[in-house]
Amino acid sequence: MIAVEALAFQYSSDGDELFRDLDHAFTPGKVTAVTGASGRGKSTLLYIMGLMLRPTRGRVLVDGVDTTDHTDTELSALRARTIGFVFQDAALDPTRSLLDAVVEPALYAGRGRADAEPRARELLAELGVAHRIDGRPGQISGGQAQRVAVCRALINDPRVILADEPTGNLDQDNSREVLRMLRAGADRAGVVIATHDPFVIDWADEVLQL
Ligand SMILES: Nc1ncnc2c1ncn2[C@@H]1O[C@H](COP(=O)(O)OP(=O)(O)OP(=O)(O)O)[C@@H](O)[C@H]1O
Repeated sequence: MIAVEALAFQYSSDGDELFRDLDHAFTPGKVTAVTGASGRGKSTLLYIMGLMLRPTRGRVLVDGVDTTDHTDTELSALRARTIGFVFQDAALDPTRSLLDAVVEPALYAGRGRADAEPRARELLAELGVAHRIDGRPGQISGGQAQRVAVCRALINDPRVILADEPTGNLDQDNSREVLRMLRAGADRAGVVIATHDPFVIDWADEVLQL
């Protein structure tokens, strides 16, 4: 799982410093809600934990390994192997099929398409969108797209699942379904959700307030 130590981040040298010496060890098998007022850095923390941004100060440990001196290539490889990321508003590529969207992270992790496709079909079937598997994200609802984004994050059985406002624009039924899938993911992984949603904060096992 991921731990952050003495973490601080600035987007630019004259910008505000976010976090200021944040220390936190996230718990495997648990769902942690990261919350706090708008602009406090919830999304930024997820990007740092997802190894997409490097901290300005402090360090990120993945399963006890300090990532500070990793090259960008090493960070990408570690991310592909260990982390599933659900971007805000699903952020699916509108030009690619749903099946391709779910298979893609497996290819980044060095798996073959033939290896990943059966699991991708299984995940999509669970969602009830299997009949649209060759369709594009524009042909399904926003709620279904968000659930496809969760399938994408689960395809490699990651050790860590990071989800940025996954219930942000969803109605109650879709929110419940997304949370059910993330909770199932927490069987084997730690799940960290950046959120304002009081229902999610209440439902999480742990809360980190920024
Ligand atoms: N790419 C960027 N360049 C410069 N500043 C940025 C960038 N992305 C975010 N910021 C700023 O960094 C701060 C933290 O942003 P972030 O999106 O992480 O906050 P948040 O807590 O997730 O907010 P929200 O709840 O509104 O989504 C904000 O002040 C934001 O304007």
